[in-house]
Amino acid sequence: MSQAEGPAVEVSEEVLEALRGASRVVALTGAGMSAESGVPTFRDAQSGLWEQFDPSQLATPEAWRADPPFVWAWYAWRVGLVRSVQPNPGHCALAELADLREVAVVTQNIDDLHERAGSTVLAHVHGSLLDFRCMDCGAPYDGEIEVPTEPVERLDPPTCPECQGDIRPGVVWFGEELPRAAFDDAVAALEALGPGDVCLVVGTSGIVYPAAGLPAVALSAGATVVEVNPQETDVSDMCHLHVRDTAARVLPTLVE
Ligand SMILES: CC(C)NC(=O)[C@H](Cc1c[nH]c2ccccc12)NC(=O)[C@H](CCCC/N=C(/NCCC(=O)O)S[C@H]1O[C@H](COP(=O)(O)OP(=O)(O)OC[C@H]2O[C@@H](n3cnc4c(N)ncnc43)[C@H](O)[C@@H]2O)[C@@H](O)[C@H]1O)NC(=O)OCc1ccccc1
Repeated sequence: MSQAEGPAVEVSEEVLEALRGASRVVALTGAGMSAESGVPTFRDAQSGLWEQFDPSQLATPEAWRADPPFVWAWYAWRVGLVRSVQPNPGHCALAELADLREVAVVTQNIDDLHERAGSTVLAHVHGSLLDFRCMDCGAPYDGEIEVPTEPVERLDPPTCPECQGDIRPGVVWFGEELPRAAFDDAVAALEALGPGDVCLVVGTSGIVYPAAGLPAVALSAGATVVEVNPQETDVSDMCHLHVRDTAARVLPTLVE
């Protein structure tokens, strides 16, 4: 695995030892995991999406009902952005780690970069940007979608061939319930961890619930919880060990 750009990556012997001894690893990933691929996070100063866009106007069922073309345009732009980027060395490292240990990836991310890096994702707890369904009858939609290269104000969502309803992105909006099966699978994988196993908490601010409660499940299961994040977060105190550096720089050093 290529050496990361910039200053040497400092990963403590404790963290390396914890990974070496682990038979099972659950990786909980957030927007920071895809940041070095060029997918903006939500809350990072300046570059975060919620710095530029108002989540209540874009990521809620109410926003959709009020103005579907306005919301669809934003998600179609994000589809274009995700299609234009590549997995980073962090995504690739997690895929490689799965050849050495039992690794389950649980992600809040709606992109497909883990899968494109070769990982089998156990749960997309906030849905997927590349899954579409009818807002009215719920029928899955796999037709072509128009993808703007630049953010556009409005774009008509496709029409459902079954009921002529509007097609919506398969993501979980604020105020919407998480996909039950995915969330249950995530909790079950964390509860199955034990002493000697590891939960990696990578690139999440730990602000959005119920996903932000997942590290606590690993903690009470007795696993070693390791945070990989350049910043302190709302879940840092649920983690035993912290690596204050980026996903693409740190995760490759854990593959041994
Ligand atoms: C804002 C927050 C307070 N609000 C919530 O949590 C709400 C309300 C709520 C529920 N329970 C609560 C309890 C307390 C308080 C509030 C609530 N939760 C909900 O609404 C959830 C739904 C939440 C899901 C919303 N959808 C998203 N995304 C999809 C859409 C879209 O993407 O457009 S959430 C969105 O933000 C989430 C969190 O963001 P992060 O991934 O953590 O990213 P962030 O930018 O915040 O942080 C990035 C981090 O990475 C670090 N970083 C940066 N670069 C790097 C790098 N290179 N390497 C490593 N790390 C890096 C940074 O330092 C930073 O720490 C992501 O998951 C992302 O998916 N639904 C629900 O509760 O439904 C109920 C219900 C129950 C039954 C029946 C009906 C209803």
